Formats: sequence, structure tokens, C-alpha cells
Amino acid sequence: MDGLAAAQHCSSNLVLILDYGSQYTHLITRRIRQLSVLSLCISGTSTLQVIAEHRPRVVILSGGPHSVHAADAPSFPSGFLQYVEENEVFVLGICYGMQLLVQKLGGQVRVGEEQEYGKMEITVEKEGGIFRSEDVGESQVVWMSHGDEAARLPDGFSVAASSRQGSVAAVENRERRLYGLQYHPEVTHSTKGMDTLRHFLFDVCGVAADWKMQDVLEEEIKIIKKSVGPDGHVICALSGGVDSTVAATLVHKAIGDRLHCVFVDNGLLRYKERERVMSTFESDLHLPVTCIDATDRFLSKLKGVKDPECKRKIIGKEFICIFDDFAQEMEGKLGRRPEFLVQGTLYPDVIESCPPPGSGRTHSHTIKSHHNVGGLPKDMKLKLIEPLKLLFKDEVRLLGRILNVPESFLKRHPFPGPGLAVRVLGDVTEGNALDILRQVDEIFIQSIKDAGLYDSIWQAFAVFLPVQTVGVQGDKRTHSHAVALRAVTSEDGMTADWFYFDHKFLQDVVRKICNSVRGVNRVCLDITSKPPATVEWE
Ligand SMILES: Nc1ncnc2c1ncn2[C@@H]1O[C@H](COP(=O)(O)OP(=O)(O)OP(=O)(O)O)[C@@H](O)[C@H]1O
Ligand SMILES: O=c1[nH]c(=O)c2[nH+]cn([C@@H]3O[C@H](COP(=O)(O)O)[C@@H](O)[C@H]3O)c2[nH]1
Ligand SMILES: NC(=O)CC[C@H](N)C(=O)O
Ligand SMILES: [Mg+2]
Repeated sequence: MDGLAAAQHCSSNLVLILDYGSQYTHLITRRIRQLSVLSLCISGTSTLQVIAEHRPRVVILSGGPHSVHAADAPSFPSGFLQYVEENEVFVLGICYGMQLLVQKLGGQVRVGEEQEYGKMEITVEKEGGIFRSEDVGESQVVWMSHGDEAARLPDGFSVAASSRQGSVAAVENRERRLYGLQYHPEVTHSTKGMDTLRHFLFDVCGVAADWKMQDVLEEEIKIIKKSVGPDGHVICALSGGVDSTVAATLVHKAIGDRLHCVFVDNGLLRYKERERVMSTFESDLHLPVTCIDATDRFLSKLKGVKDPECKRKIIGKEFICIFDDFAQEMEGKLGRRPEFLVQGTLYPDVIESCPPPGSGRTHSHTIKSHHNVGGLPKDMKLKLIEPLKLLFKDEVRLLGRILNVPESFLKRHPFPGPGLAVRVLGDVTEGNALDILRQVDEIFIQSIKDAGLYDSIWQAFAVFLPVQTVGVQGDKRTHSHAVALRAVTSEDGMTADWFYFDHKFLQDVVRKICNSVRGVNRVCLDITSKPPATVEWE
């Protein structure tokens, strides 16, 4: 709970979100943080004790795929309504969350005669509560996604807005500080959504905008100093990526030279990555880094392995073995073993690792084991320091700016720890797959940079396909490999869409690849969003 303690120290205005499995729950968290208010998200079925530990000023009940009538419909714990009453906590139910409030307080929710999906128009029936006419006017366009509706309101509640079809769009009981919106104010299609959230938090609930990155930084530094103590030593696994670079810079600020950074060349890095990372660390960041060449260790363990999960687990385990070995080596040098390992774990990793039961969301590492979260051995000797555990990627970039981390690091596309192993489908050691992939990837990324598109794309890369296709090159028949190109836009990597390149750009890239990379005679473009695909192919 270190991160939570730090967060709370910075704010007594916490907005706690109880997650019932809506695909927009994270968006609510982000929108509220954009208003400089600390927001955290926990399972919708958390116990009252866990909820109370957070000491929230406001609780938001999220939307979700269930119907409140279903036998397994998730709900807040018994005693919750009494708790909020006694502690004068404000509650806002959104969609399923509103239906839950209505039903639990003795109103009635039924299957609507018509379902409302997508853009709808609603009319304010009652202003002065959740709606203020300066913000929203009389009617507004909102985004809805529901089949159930509130048929009868509990005592003390009134309708604050209705949809054009006549269904209840917003409810409130000002005296009891309970509010509900049937639509999703957090999505951009709800044109007045942000205005409504702002008015609700600041004017209705009296929350103060006191969540500032500078405070987060100072609080994290204090906590790290305290847990490491005056003589402790710390290892930082540094990849050259955004997260570990910001985490390392922050920990370095806290404990100085007792931080020992290590960069592992696992043989699965991109073209000239090791040289580039090592030289920029020295020249731009002035952080001493030890480079460990572990190519043989990784590649010999991966030989013949085709299954993506097996590959990921082997890589995750090998990383930790290397950090443990490094800790031992440092013990020889320092006369004291480093006790801690810094990781750049982010908030989405944490949330995805504990979805609410019955929400229908799968455990993230059953989709794929991310090497730094799900894949850690239970008997790990090093204790973790994860200073970014409560932040989203864009917030990490902001923190990096405060720490004067050069933009060249902050703007880098994410690159997964398992590296090219999840981009060479099948056995990574077969033939010269890794080498071919490095060349194709470099051409693709360089072309994106030359076209000025790098910063508009969340992540771009090439994939090596273990299939050979027939081609004709220089009048000769070839039977060579096919590769795929993938570029996506995203806010946090949890959902993604494919990036639209113009035809000329694609034509040029494909020509360059086929003309200069031996062993490739076909290039495909991946235009699948996430979901249904994931960003990486394995
Ligand atoms: N080659 C590597 N050497 C040392 N540590 C690594 C390496 N690759 C990954 N790691 C560790 O695994 C963690 C997770 O990797 P991840 O790719 O999510 O983060 P990142 O590399 O710091 O940032 P980004 O997501 O922008 O690539 C890193 O924060 C780092 O601690
Ligand atoms: O450090 C990491 N270790 C991993 O094991 C890992 N797997 C995926 N990714 C990155 O996470 C984001 C989402 O990827 P997926 O849609 O493929 O799950 C994308 O940015 C991926 O590159 C990883 N990062
Ligand atoms: N988006 C939601 O929260 C939907 C709530 C509920 N499943 C309905 O269809 O009405
Ligand atoms: Mg990375």
C-alpha cells in the first residue's frame, strides 16, 4: 500500500471508483485525474474495510456488462450505503452503477422497451444539482450503452434528465448526496461530459484540485528514502524505455549512487539498440549503467520453443536470474547485497491484474504473461520498488518532464521486455529470423521518423512470419519470408486502433524492404484493432 499512502498524502480529495467491468472504467479515472483530482480504481466487490481504508471523498460506481437482476450481478458490500451516509461521502453511479443505486435503495429497474446504444439527446429536467445550465444548457448530446432502465425511483430521488425516448437519463437525491447518470460522461461523444464531471466534483462535492505531479514526485522520494534506509543499495533494471528511465531517474534523485542500473542485452533487441541505449544513457542521462550481454543465455533457453507463453515465461525467469546474479556480484564489490529491484510497473498493469470478479474481464496475464508483473517468481529475493505503480503512461511522461528526462527518452515507443521474441512468430533461433526482422523493423521505423509520423503513433514495429511465399525478383523465382507491419494509436495500450498511412508512404516502405532485405519477398499490413487482436502478435 506504499503507493496509496503516497497518493493520499498528496490529496485528501480522493475519488474512488468501484469497477463493475465497464470498458470505460479507466477512462473515468483518467478524466478525473485530468481535472487534477486523484482518482483510484478498485474492484466493485471490494469489502467495506478496503473502501474505508481509501478514505474517499467521492465514490463512483462504474458501468458494467451485467443486469442488476442477474443472479451473479456484482454489487457494493452491505453497509456501504450506511458508510457513505455517516461519512458524508458523495456517490455517483454511472450506467450500471446508477441502476445498482436505484435497485438497492428500493426503486425498480426493468428491461427497457427500447435499448439505447450510441449517441442520444437528453433534456435537463432539474437543474441546480448535477446539472448547471451554464454548463449543459437545456439539452445535450450524450453517449449511451444500456438495455435496462430505471422504471421507478427510490424515495427521495428525482429525475434530473430524461432521454428523447422518455427514459430516465439522470437521477439525484441531493439530501443524501446520491447521484446517477444513465449515460457515460467520460467518453468524448458525450459533449458536455467533462463539464458535468467538473461541476459535480468541484461545485457539488466541494472537492479541491490538488493532485499535482510535483507532489507525487516529492512524496515518492520520501517513501523510497525511508524504505531503502541510509545505507541500502538498489538495483534498477533499465531497458532504455520510458518507464524504467523515469523510474531510475526518480530513484536516483532519492538515493544517488546507491542505485545500480543494469541493462540486459538478451539477444532480442532491435537494430543497434544496445549501442544506442548505452550511449544515450551516458551522454544524456549521466546515469552509470552496467550492460550485461546475456544473448547466449536467452537464446539457448529459447531454442526450439514455439509456444508464445512458454517463451514469455522463460524470458521473465531468465531476467530475474540475471538480476539475482548481479545482486550477488554487487555484494562482492560493496560488501553488502542490494536488497531492492526498481521496476517501471504502471497503473494499467496493476488494475488489469485484479479485475472485479464476475466482470467478464480476463486476468491480464492469462492473455499473455507480462514479464514484469505476472511472471515474477514467488521466491524472489529482491524486494520491489515500483514508484510509477499508480500512474498512466502519459502521467509518467509528465513526471519525466519534471525530472528533466530528455524528450528523446520520453517519446520513445514502448518496447516489450521479451523484445523480438514476441515478434518472431515461432522459434526465434531458426535461420536468420532475428536478423531479417531487425533490418525490416529499422527501415519501417526510420521511414516513419523521416515522414514526421513517429510522435503521432503509439507504437510501430515489424513482425517476422514463419511462412515462405513465392515471389519473382530479378526474373528469378524466390521462396522467401513474409513480414508484417503494425502501427497503432492508443492512450494506454489497453485498447488500440491501427494507424492510417497514406498509400505513397506504404508503397515506398514496401519497396525499400523488398529491395534491401534479403530473404523477404512479401509485406503485409496489420489493420486489426485491440480488441479483437492484441498489440503484439504473441
Ligand atoms: N533489456 C532490459 N534490460 C533490463 N531491464 C529490462 C529490459 N527490458 C525490460 N526491462 C525491465 O522490465 C520492465 C518492464 O518493461 P517495459 O517495456 O514495460 O517498460 P520500459 O521498457 O521501461 O518502458 P516502455 O514500456 O516504454 O518500453 C522495465 O521497466 C525494466 O525494468
Ligand atoms: O514490458 C513488457 N513486457 C511484456 O511482456 C509485454 N507484452 C506486451 N507488452 C506491451 O504492452 C502493450 C500492450 O500489448 P499487448 O496488446 O500485446 O498486450 C504494448 O505496448 C506491448 O508492446 C509488454 N511489455
Ligand atoms: N453500460 C452499462 O453499464 C450497461 C448496464 C446494463 N448492463 C444495461 O444494459 O443496462
Ligand atoms: Mg520496454
